[in-house]
Amino acid sequence: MCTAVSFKTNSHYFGRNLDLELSYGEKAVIVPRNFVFNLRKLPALSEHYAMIGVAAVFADTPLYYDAVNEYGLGMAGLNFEGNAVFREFEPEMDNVTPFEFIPYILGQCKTVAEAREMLANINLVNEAFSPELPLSPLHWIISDKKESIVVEPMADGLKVYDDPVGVLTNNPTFDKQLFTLNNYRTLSPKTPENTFYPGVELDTYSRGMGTLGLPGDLTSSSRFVKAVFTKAHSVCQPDENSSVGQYFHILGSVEQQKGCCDVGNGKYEYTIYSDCYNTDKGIFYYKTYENSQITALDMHKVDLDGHTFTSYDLLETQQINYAN
Ligand SMILES: C[C@H](CCC(=O)NCCS(=O)(=O)O)[C@H]1CC[C@H]2[C@@H]3[C@H](O)C[C@@H]4C[C@H](O)CC[C@]4(C)[C@H]3C[C@H](O)[C@]12C
Repeated sequence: MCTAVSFKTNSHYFGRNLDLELSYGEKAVIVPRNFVFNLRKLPALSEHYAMIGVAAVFADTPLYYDAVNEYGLGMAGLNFEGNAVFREFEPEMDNVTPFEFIPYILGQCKTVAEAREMLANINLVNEAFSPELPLSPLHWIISDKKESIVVEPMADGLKVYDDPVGVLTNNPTFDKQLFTLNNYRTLSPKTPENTFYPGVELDTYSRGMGTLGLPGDLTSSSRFVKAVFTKAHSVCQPDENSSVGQYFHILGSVEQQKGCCDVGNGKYEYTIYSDCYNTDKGIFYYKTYENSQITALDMHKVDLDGHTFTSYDLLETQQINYAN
């Protein structure tokens, strides 16, 4: 399970929890403008926008999970098992493999509006990176400071939804996720009036009674509702430290602790990393399951006109500040 969130204070923030039971050795990777992305079905992308994000690197190729480009466009891939369909090659269309999709969009689009135009001619083609790395059943959220969309590869083509809440998790399809929110329209951060039985004394024995019924389980539809509610009512100072801190608290509302989601063979799905991009500044912040300290990387500190990418291991050792 995974959760991605777009969030605004003085800056725009974008990121996700990556929930899984295994790691592909993912790293933080900065790709400069002149790194050549060789595409399987289209001419190579040899000049493009620079990007920073989390990727597994195989055969000298960054395979991005989530990233942001130098113009503040963000994109993340989340599991969409049982729904995602990648199609046969279509000669009339721009055939992009799923593992090329993030750099293809972020390399060429500055905004969601531009991405939407490009999507109109994209066919996500059913070609895997390698036999060892088969096709991943994903759907994607694409966000800028103005809006978010969700892209779902279905049997009858790519569906593009407006995402008015700026959140994505996993199944079911995005239209159903949005519909589920109807069931929670009475929830509130405020203590509710007794409309259940006016005149009968019903005690407000606890704070937070307006949130009674807000799901707390780990299913993707419950995480969707919880993350949307938490984001919608989030209050924080607009400066960078408060915003980044608050962003991680929003993701924290749906994080997965090891042990709670048994996927068999002694393995548990858990939040491997949480990240938060300041998309205006090109700064990538992250925490890992093992290391609660926030680490930051600024894409503008490397030569963005270079030809080779720079990768950084995610820091996974706990950093404890002993105060005495
Ligand atoms: C599984 C990851 C998404 C996490 C997620 O949504 N979990 C929810 C699981 S569930 O619904 O609750 O079952 C996705 C996100 C990005 C994916 C990776 C990226 O697409 C990059 C390559 C692509 C290759 O085709 C496969 C390996 C891979 C390295 C992918 C492995 C895996 O599918 C990743 C890591």
